[in-house]
Amino acid sequence: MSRFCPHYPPPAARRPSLWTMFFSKRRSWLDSLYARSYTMKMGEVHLPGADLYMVNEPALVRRVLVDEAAAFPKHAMLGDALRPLLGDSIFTTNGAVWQRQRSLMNPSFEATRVRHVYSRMRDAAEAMLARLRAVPDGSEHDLETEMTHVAADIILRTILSQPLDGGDARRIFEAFERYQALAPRLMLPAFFGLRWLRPWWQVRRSRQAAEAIRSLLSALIQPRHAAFHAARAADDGADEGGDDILATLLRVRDPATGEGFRFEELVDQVAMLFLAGHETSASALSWALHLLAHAPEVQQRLHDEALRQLGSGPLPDEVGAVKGLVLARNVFRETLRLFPPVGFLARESAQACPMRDKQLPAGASVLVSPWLIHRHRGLWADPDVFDPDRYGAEDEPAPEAAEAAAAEAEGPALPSARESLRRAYLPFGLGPRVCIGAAFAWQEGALVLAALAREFVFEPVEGHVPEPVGRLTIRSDNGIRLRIRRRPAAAAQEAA
Ligand code: HEM
Repeated sequence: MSRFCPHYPPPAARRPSLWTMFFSKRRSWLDSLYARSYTMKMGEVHLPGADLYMVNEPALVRRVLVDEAAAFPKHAMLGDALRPLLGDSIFTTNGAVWQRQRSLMNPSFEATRVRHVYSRMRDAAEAMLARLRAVPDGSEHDLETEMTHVAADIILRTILSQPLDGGDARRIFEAFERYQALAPRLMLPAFFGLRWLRPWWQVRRSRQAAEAIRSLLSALIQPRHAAFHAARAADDGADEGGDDILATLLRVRDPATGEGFRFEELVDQVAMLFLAGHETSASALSWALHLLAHAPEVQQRLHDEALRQLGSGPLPDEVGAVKGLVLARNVFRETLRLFPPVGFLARESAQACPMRDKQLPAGASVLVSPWLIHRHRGLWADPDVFDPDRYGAEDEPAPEAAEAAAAEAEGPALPSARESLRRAYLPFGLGPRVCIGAAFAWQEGALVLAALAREFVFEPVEGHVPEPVGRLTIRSDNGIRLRIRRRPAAAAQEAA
């Protein structure tokens, strides 16, 4: 069992002043958390133009995200910050517009479709293995860049049937890196009702980065869109063909109006799927490798499982092999707990309403933070420890380690891991706005981690401690550098 506690910004003893939060903590919202953030049920911050409430208690979280979701729509600030990149995509819209988009997109993400795209994920995973086999054995390597590459490759192959070649990859990564770095600086003033404080040159740089990403994607979508409509106009029974996600988005029709997505809408949705689908997975996979590097015993067991399930040759053609990757899924699950890529979910109250002993005004910001809830001292046992075994095998009873630990400490009884998982685990959100790509991400996470552990060993680099920063997703400020070694069996096999 691993006892590794990964580093994260140590919470201040007391809440930082608003001045400190606003002017010196803008690099990352993680820096403005303080000790009580990890124990409170609900917190609040008030400014002349803004009221912010942070909700940690599971019953309140359910109320905001599930039971009264319509009364707590997505925060306007999200649309504001992401519109240059994502247009009016499903991630940021509300009400009837969102409902139409969600029902048009659901068919592309049904479980059968996700299994159907497995072979594309496998091809991208094979390409990743080939890149890493070329890295000198025992050398240091930036795995965050590699995980971003493989996640972007997977999503482009599944949406557009396009592998990510080096040139496009670099241009998209660079543009997104610029966008990502500016996002918290531009979001924070919007949150506090101070949009006018956003420096114009940063707003311009962010727009330029967004335009660069959108124009690369538009160039890939345009010929497919034209071919699809030409085939329909000719009415010759020919289909545009293809079985990727773009093909399903081109075909889908609103049952009420018979209308599909317009070209601009398609670009919005594809940009959103590209970003929501690769940035989150890249973050999770990178942190998973960091955690595994510090838990060699878990890494060894993952290697054994991967060999058993995937064999020692090329990655299997059939998705069935991924189902047996129980430990790989638990490692991914535990990584998503410790480093949830989407660290907070932002909503606003549509009307005034009571919550606990507070009266929320209409338009108040209501934040639910998977980061805080997953590390909450009252909701999880050993919240900062990386322990993928806490969940047990999926078909076994859950281990009761959490209760035992609590009894030993003679503190208040903490819930079992299974109970915490049910009440206080939301890396993919909850309710009607729950992540549409969750099944996709589980399949991808288990496959990529198992493929890596089968063939390589990852070890920490002395003196390098990844520094988590909260931007659009939770990333490392200084990359995730690891020493990478070939497993002797893998090296021998290649030599033969
Ligand atoms: C580890 C990987 C992922 C994580 C942790 C993650 C997390 C999330 C979270 C927390 C939300 C809800 C945000 C909110 O309620 O404010 C969300 C929404 C969404 N995600 Fe993911 N996601 C992941 C992968 C993906 C993938 C692979 C795709 C697509 C291929 C995707 C597409 C979406 C979309 C379209 C939404 C918006 C759904 C809606 O509002 O109706 N995500 N994701």
